[in-house]
Amino acid sequence: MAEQGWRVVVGADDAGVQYKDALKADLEADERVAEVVDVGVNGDESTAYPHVAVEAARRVAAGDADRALLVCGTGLGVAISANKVPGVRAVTAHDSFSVERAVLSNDAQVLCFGQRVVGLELARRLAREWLGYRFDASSASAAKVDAIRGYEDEAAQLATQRDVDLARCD
Ligand SMILES: O=C(CO)[C@H](O)COP(=O)(O)O
Repeated sequence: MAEQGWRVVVGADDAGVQYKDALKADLEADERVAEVVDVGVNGDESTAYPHVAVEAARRVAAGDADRALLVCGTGLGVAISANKVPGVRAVTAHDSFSVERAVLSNDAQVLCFGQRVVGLELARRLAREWLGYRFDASSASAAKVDAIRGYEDEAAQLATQRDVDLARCD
């Protein structure tokens, strides 16, 4: 968390917009939150969930936000999409223990909810709890998160090598 409080991005598709708006209002009223940025959708807009999720995740990866809270119908599509952004760890969690471990075990910066899966009051409670957790880089979980980063680096290196090999073939 930044000294001044969490900087949080919120986003949703049309199946999650009501929850996103309610959670955004909660975040804006929370003294632990310094900034809330809404990447949509708003009103009757209908942008497919991958675009919203990747936009939010890129802001986290770039360091423009600490965390993102994303909502779609199930919470699954936004998580899958956000996880395509290097450096981002996104999870779908609809229970208190998973929300806690998403931060303390996995150092996940992105939490995803399904508006068609979880009740609004539970989602609001889970989002409040989420703000109370901070990953401990000196914990035993840190080496495991580093292992995730290692596989991500390996995949990036393989992709670079493949591009080099393809360029040689041209
Ligand atoms: O839940 C969703 C994706 O995981 C999304 O809100 C709806 O997707 P659809 O079932 O493909 O319309």
